[in-house]
Amino acid sequence: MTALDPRPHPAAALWPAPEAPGTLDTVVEVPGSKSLSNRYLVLAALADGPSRLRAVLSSRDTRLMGGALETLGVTVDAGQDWVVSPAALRGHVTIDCGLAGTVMRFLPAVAALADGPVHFKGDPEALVRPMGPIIQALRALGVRVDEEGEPGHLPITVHGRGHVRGGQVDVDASGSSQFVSGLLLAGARFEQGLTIRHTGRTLPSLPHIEMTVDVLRAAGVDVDDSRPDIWRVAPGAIAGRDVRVEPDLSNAGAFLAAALVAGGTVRVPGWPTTTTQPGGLLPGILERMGATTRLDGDVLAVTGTGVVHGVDLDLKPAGELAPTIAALAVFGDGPTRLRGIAHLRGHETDRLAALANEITRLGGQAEQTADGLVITPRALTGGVWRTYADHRMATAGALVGLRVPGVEVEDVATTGKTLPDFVGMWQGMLGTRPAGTGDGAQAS
Ligand SMILES: O=C(O)C1=C[C@@H](OP(=O)(O)O)[C@@H](O)[C@H](O)C1
Ligand SMILES: C=C(OP(=O)(O)O)C(=O)O
Repeated sequence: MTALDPRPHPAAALWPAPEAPGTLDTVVEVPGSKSLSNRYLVLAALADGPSRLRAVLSSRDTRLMGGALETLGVTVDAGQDWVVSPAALRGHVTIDCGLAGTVMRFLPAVAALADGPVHFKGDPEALVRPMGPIIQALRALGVRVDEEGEPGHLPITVHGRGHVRGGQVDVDASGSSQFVSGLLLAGARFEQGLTIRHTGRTLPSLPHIEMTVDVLRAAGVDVDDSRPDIWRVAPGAIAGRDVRVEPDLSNAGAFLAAALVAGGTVRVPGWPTTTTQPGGLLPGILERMGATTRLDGDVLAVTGTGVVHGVDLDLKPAGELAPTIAALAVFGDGPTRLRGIAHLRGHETDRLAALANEITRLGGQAEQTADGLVITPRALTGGVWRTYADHRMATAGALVGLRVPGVEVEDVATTGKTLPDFVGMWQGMLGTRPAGTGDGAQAS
């Protein structure tokens, strides 16, 4: 595959977030799901034959995953479709995780199957994201893992020995569901399979674990998830597949939310009738916040009037929607309380602090709680919206800028983590895409 996208430039480039020119009436095509793309890629690499992945998201996170798998010896031909040919996994290599949670949490268990040490590094912001539970779980399974920085964080080296015995392991996944998903994805290739028991008090992002179970079963793996907080993957082959990736519903969120901020209708085609993506919860959430929604065939239409209702929401199953919902909440007709998302402190940045900071800096009111945020609407003024290398902070800033004149989003290129053409898509939605910039328009 081609070289990895460079890391978004952290320079002080400011993108003047466009104000909504009027009510919206538009269709937005959203590229493939990050979470599904990276799960399919991992399973394709561990499969017993080649896979063809259609409509894969091409973004920094998925190219990091594809690049990492190639480093391990797998062939990833990233064209219109991504064709993946598995191979024996090789060690004595380094994997760059960037800031991708799916790469840093999904690949250590895969690396344990390689024939030598696999070093994992990442962006500076990645070095504070929690890794302890996956390191401890691998050690409990007999895999040597060296921690080379702060304990419980990248960089690490996983000493692959070509095989893992498997069996049973406890993991505290209260900090991230990705600890469970990362062990499950490789578990079928362990000699005894794997039984994972979550020991923490709370478990975020359960739909993402259900997504992992779902893609494993679709690849022929026997998974038992009949007991709460326990998952059993039987040992066995993973089938190479020909699959189409659903659009990324969480990425669709900012565009759909724009209908509530600006008024009018935003339509997203390709909306699945059933899905394990947490973005599947968006229609219900947006309705509570004042939208009407309608699924016409596979086109989700969200219509807003410009009135946004404050809500009390437990976002534990869908924490990655929080920045979008928080940006909407600043325009509410009453306070919004977001609960169940303490683990967002370990996302791309401490998202609770970042959201509270930026809303407050524009004159709004937002306070952190033990497990979330309370946002009390106030009149906002323009200014710089900082993004902390976080793609969803950038899209949240764009939403705020739809109604607040003079919002400038710092480092909007950080959206390349999951949505490289965010600026072009946003301008397209508003009907303000400059002539000649077509698809692929990027902020400078
Ligand atoms: O497995 C996945 O693809 C993801 C799981 C979630 O992680 P957390 O459980 O850490 O929130 C989610 O927020 C992230 O964007 C993607
Ligand atoms: C938390 C997120 O990403 P990651 O996969 O890096 O954890 C996200 O995209 O909101």
